Amino acid sequence: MPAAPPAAPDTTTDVVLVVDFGAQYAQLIARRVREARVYSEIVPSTMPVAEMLAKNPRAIILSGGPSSVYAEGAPSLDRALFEAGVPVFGMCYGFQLMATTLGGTVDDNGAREYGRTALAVSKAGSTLFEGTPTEQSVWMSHGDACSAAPEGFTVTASTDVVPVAAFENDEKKLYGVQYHPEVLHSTHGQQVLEHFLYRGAGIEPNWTTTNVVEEQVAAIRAQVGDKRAICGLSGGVDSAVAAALVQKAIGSQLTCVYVDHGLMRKGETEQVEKDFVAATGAKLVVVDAEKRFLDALAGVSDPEQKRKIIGREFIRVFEQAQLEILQEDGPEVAFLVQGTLYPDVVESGGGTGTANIKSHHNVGGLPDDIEFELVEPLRQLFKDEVRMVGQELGLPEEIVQRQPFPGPGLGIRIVGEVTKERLDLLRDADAIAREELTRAGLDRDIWQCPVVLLADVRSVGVQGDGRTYGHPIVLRPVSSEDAMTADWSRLPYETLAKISTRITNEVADVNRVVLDVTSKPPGTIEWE
Ligand SMILES: Nc1ncnc2c1ncn2[C@@H]1O[C@H](COP(=O)(O)OP(=O)(O)OP(=O)(O)O)[C@@H](O)[C@H]1O
Ligand SMILES: O=c1[nH]c(=O)c2[nH+]cn([C@@H]3O[C@H](COP(=O)(O)O)[C@@H](O)[C@H]3O)c2[nH]1
Ligand SMILES: NC(=O)CC[C@H](N)C(=O)O
Ligand SMILES: [Mg+2]
Repeated sequence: MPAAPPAAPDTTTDVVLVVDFGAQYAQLIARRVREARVYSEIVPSTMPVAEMLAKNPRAIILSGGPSSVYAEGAPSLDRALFEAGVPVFGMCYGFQLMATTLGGTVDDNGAREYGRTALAVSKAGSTLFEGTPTEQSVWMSHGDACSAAPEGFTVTASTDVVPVAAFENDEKKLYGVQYHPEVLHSTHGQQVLEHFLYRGAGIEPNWTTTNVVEEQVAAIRAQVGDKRAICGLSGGVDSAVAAALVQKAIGSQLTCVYVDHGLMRKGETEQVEKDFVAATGAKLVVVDAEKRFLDALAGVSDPEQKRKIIGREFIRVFEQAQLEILQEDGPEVAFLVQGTLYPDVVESGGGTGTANIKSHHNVGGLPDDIEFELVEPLRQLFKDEVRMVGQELGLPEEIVQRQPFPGPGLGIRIVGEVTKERLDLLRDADAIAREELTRAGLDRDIWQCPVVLLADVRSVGVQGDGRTYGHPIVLRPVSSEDAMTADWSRLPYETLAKISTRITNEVADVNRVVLDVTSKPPGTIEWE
């Protein structure tokens, strides 16, 4: 039977729910709440209110969204949510929905605002705005506006075009703002959010990564019991942290499995064996699966097809490893631990109404017939939060600060068919780029630097007075906070020049090196 999609075990008491109405920023809201040291999780707006309340949330935040509250079929909420005594904070669409549900007025009255807007606070000492300036810069993105607050609410801020830009009802503990306090451009946004959490909802800010460790260890013990688990270990941060958490929870019931699928970079396998085992003492099985992956990928150029094949083959290799482990005495191996993070889930279309951008091998790329039950203790977190958990667990800096490398590896960095020959060529070019970036001391400045081979593109060059007709290599250095958005890194020209010269000199068949200067969006970090 296929395993049900895993829900993160709910062991927290002080959870704040972020109800997602298809917002651009739902994950950012959840993250800002955690930055305020309060645990938060995102739930879809289609979840019945009774189910939301059954999670015993200490507070609920309603996100923005693309719909108009008065449009037919627009997402709505049962009024019971506002009558349950749970503090609620609405932002943009969530604010408009609170207004209309409770008897206020929202319409398309031409009061559009997009981007930076001056907010005038009319009630300086209010729950939300205490200690913030009466004139502050906020980020708006709306076409509809609230012209009358519901009864019992005090209007606490306005703008030049919107008379009701914030309202508060301390008695019912209901609050709302038309703008987006969660984005950095709203200068006092974090303070306003914290005021809601601490003053409005009375929550103590005591959630830390120590809580994550304790809660996840308890949840993993409860989930796995006395059975055994394997963990896909890649040498990356996420799986190292996931493995360390599970190791802490169930000790020798865990075996780590590193899959050498032939799509890794130079020296990677040796490094995993050395670093990870040395740091944690975990049991590690290394599987050489190069032939299996390359055979399965032969003739395939379509990125999504590659991702699905790679996701499937990973699981087949884990199943084989399971059979081997079963030859030793002991209980069933029923669980597969993966270092899946929140962005992997969102990009695979696993958020609420979010589009499938690309199927991450460990989420959207999983085959339907997977029999393992998944253990994914990091599924709600962002990378920098995972790094903090890793530090908390005492993992060494070399692991915690490593740049990300995607599970499908160089397979999604060859635009065109993946062959052994092309992989070897790309491995050489990648090793040169990494060596020069490290030498220039740039590793901590960039998030990661994919090196991409345009295998189906050729261009004319001249080398040693002769004509060449070779392939271009693309350098894609980016800076990012959480991989959801990214900018291209402004690397020093000398470093770029050195990388370019060395790649064209040392890697046969490459006669051109180009730099990708696209942010995300519109590009993604990887090319496929
Ligand atoms: N070569 C591999 N062998 C075994 N498992 C792997 C391999 N590559 C990826 N995985 C599994 O897939 C998960 C997702 O991969 P991903 O690259 O996002 O995470 P990571 O490698 O752990 O960290 P990072 O994002 O820093 O590279 C990993 O956490 C791991 O469980
Ligand atoms: O384990 C992974 N499996 C995948 O299928 C995958 N696809 C992209 N990535 C990594 O995710 C981050 C965002 O990448 P994109 O901007 O290309 O979507 C970047 O850090 C990418 O390297 C993956 N990691
Ligand atoms: N960002 C939002 O939540 C926008 C809400 C609504 N769609 C509007 O345009 O007013
Ligand atoms: Mg990785």
